[in-house]
Amino acid sequence: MGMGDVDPVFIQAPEHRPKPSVILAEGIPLIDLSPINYHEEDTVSDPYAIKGLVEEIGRACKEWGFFQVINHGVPLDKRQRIEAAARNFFALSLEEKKKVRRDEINVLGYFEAEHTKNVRDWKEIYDFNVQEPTYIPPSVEPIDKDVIQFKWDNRWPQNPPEFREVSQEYAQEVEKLAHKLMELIALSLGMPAKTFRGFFKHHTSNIRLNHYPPCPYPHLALGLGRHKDTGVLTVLAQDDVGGLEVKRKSDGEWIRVKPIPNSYIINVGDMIQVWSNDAYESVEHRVMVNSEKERFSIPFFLKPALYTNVRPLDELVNEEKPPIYKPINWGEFRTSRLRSNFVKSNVENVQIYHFKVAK
Ligand SMILES: O=C(O)CCC(=O)C(=O)O
Ligand SMILES: [Fe+2]
Repeated sequence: MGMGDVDPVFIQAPEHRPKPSVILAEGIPLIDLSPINYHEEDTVSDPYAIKGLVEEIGRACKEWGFFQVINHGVPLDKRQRIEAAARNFFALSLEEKKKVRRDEINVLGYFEAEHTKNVRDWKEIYDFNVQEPTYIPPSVEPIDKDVIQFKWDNRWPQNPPEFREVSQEYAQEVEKLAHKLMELIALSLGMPAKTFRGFFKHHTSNIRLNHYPPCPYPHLALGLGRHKDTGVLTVLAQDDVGGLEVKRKSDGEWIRVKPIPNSYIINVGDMIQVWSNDAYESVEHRVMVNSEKERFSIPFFLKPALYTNVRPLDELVNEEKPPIYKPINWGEFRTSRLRSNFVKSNVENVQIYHFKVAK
């Protein structure tokens, strides 16, 4: 196949192709986290400022499911180091990268053939888990024997040599930010700040390095097809190229997320939707590619322990608002989603609405 020839595996159905005109207008909310990232010498932060912040977060989660944060407390040099390592790793030969390629048993490492909703994405990725070793088993009960028992061992590449260290150092910092955000989210739902903390003792959070090379037919393919994040919360670093689009809840339009230097894009995942009994919804998003510039992004996906049964929180349900979802075992949910990521298949992968309580 010659350069520029259209490979049908990447082609989106017409209704899912990117539109030539991009709506930049009113973007996702921009939130300043200074009130919680006060300096060490201040003994208490201003409770009034926190109250305003909590309200802002609640509104953003409800209206958009997405927001950007600045003054977030993640040191810029740590971010720059992992960004450089990602760039150097993806610049290696395919042969070299395939030495750490994921397979159907160990799902971590490099992968260049990811499908989203059965269409191939124009990207290559590298995944690692933040907690090592990752706590297994997924359930205290014996689970479905057909379910493949995945291994969760990080596959660190030899090159670039600093890759492992910078990745792990960065992970520590974004993880802290993710927990601070979960406290603000808990407060915004009217619950104690530490409400969610217990679900993450043996967490299965991971970081993904995304590389979207230039694409000769950006009007037909997507870097990443429309999807919702399955985990709890995503903390995403994007570079200055742009391409992420969020489906606006008010009218279903795709809205481009403007790159802001040293900011993070935060979005609610499926598990917050379940815990909050649909108060906060996990929103669809996708990535456009372009024919000139490559793009890099680094999401951190906060995920609970595999044995967690996620169900609407007691504080958020009552007689008028009964639980919308049956309990979802995170280990089983995750496992069945992972399996579907490998292959083009004709069945839809598991979604949280499959767990809805019949009306
Ligand atoms: O590259 C991006 O901006 C978004 C990536 C994303 O949505 C994902 O990896 O789930
Ligand atoms: Fe995503």
